[in-house]
Amino acid sequence: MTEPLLLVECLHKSFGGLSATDSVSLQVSHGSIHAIIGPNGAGKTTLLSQLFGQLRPDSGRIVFNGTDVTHASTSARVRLGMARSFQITSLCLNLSVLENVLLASQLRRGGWTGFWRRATASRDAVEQSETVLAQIGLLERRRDVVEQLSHGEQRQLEVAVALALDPLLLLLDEPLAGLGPDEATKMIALLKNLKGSVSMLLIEHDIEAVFSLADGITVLDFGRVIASGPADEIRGHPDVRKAYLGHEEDEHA
Ligand SMILES: Nc1ncnc2c1ncn2[C@@H]1O[C@H](COP(=O)(O)OP(=O)(O)OP(=O)(O)O)[C@@H](O)[C@H]1O
Repeated sequence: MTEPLLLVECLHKSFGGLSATDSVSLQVSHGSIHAIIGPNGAGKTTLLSQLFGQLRPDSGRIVFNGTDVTHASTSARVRLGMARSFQITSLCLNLSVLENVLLASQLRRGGWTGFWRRATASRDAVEQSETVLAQIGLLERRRDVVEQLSHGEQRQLEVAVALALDPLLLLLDEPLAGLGPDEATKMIALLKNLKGSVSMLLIEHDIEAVFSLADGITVLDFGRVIASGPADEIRGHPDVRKAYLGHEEDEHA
């Protein structure tokens, strides 16, 4: 059997007496989109932060692309091919669209040293950044200062910045949060477009978007996995229908 890109086993994290992540196990296969859903406070963000090395699990194991990263730093995980796009804007608003992507691209190429001297002059870095901007639909805006972009375009740029790290796995924290219907539709199309070139693990509250995007879904409640599997299976799961889709099981009997 092919090894999954991400393997999470029995991950546990408590805050005082509260189990925010309670024995969570899941797998993300190469080339797939996997979604984590669940009500507010279910432990989705806590899980993502442990996967990216920003929070240390109390116990359990995280294996990424064959390497045990349970105790690895965030920067080590980035070097191994993980990137995270944040729900809260983390862009340099007074730099151009291209400069924001170049910053990330430069990190991938060996750190910050000499960025201002070399990165803007490096043809490779500019070409790679422009390819990413084209993928994400922002090439036309590359010279604009970020604060001139709409909220939806800024969210697209956050994804582009994460992609500039050339990840194997992109962790997305509520990619549709705060987007209007048109912007959300655009973001869903962009993420679908990326499928195949990068694997994704996303947290998202918009259930219909999740079902249209995800191959696999893990449902959390009070830190525990209540269901996990292919999207079609999860859509039909009685607990999920009841809790998230507003259907009682017998309504459709
Ligand atoms: N640093 C912390 N200290 C104490 N408790 C925390 C901390 N971070 C999260 N929690 C608690 O852990 C639980 C899970 O929180 P988490 O933010 O992971 O949930 P979530 O599913 O991402 O929620 P939401 O959908 O509202 O973002 C919540 O009860 C939260 O209050």
